[in-house]
Amino acid sequence: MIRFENVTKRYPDGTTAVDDLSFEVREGELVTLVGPSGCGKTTTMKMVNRLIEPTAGRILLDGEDIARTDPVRLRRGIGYVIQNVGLFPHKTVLENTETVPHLLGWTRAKRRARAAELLELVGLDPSVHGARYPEQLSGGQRQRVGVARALAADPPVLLMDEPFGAVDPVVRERLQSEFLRLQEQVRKTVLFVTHDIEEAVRLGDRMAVFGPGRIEQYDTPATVLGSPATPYVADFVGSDRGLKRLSVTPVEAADLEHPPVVRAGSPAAEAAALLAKQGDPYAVVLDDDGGLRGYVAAGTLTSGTVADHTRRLEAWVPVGSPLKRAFSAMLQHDAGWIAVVDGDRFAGVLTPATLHAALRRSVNEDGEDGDEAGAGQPVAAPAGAGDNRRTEPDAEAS
Ligand SMILES: Nc1ncnc2c1ncn2[C@@H]1O[C@H](COP(=O)(O)OP(=O)(O)OP(=O)(O)O)[C@@H](O)[C@H]1O
Repeated sequence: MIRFENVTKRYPDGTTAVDDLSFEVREGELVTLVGPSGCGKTTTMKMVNRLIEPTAGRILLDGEDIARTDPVRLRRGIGYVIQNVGLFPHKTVLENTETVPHLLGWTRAKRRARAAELLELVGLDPSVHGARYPEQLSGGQRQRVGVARALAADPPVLLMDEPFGAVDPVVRERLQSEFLRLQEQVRKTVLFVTHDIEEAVRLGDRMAVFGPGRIEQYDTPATVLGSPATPYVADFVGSDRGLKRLSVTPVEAADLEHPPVVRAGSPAAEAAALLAKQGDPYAVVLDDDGGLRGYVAAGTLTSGTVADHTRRLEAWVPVGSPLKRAFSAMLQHDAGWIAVVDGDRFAGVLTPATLHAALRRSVNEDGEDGDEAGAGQPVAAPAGAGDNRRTEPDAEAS
């Protein structure tokens, strides 16, 4: 979709900002350009919408050399979001969002409808925020308007230059989550510049790690974190990349443990006998239709049915969620294990020990020694890590 072929940019003062760069971004892919300040990320991005012209090489968009495309026409097919957004201060939120449809000559009714639709898509209520001016919005809301405006004419390509750089970390994380959700719906081809490695890992389908004027590594976040191609990349991604990997390694069925499972309607005594026989401290309780109901602890199953003693689960995660989500749910609920579901079905449980094993597996799959990748260090409290099925899932259980 976007293809850089031996692109070099030398500024008139002799600075080589980008040196013989070649890489390709596939359609519908979100690629993050990450690296320290001054290494050429913004220059690379601005050459795509011809705000900067390369000194040598060419850039193809859908197979066409952009040097042969009229810049104005080119830019109409490319949404552009920058830090601090650059909203027009004298225009309302709706008017700002309509900017490109307006340039394209859409009727007022059509542009209004589109702007309102987009504001909703980015989580703003057009009837509340639409008539406001940018200064009457929070920083996070302004960034959302920036994204809505960039998407207004439904361009196939989005360029985003540190779009969430100016907001505090909490808002930033929320904007990232919202943007990921949005991208699932709109599937744009996105080039996203950031100097924040966490952001690059979280958002990117692939990430291009920049050194001065060139790409040091271009691969999926999991591979970059697990197998940094050069000492420069290893240094840049940092020594805690084993932990960062948690965000990009999914929970898989093979990672799960399988504690005893009992039905809610079964006699409590039957479940107690099962737990005693197997020496397990708890069992997962399912409805008659297989849905996850909760858990029962051994020793509490005195009379009646399993349902009478079932405790609610505070949290569970779907198969395929990042390990980080499972880990933070464990920490949040002070739990020794977390249930994993596959659709409506209970799939098994993840414990700190299996989580660690999953992390190690993902590092090894990249053909790298687990210890060097940082995954050999404990990722969860080692206490009880080898014996987690003996740990209660939350404080309430003890
Ligand atoms: N107009 C210009 N004239 C001369 N040199 C420039 C110009 N614009 C950028 N540069 C230089 O080109 C190099 C790359 O700059 P660029 O803005 O692309 O880096 P970046 O990786 O996006 O940095 P940052 O993260 O700080 O935005 C830097 O050394 C910068 O000083």
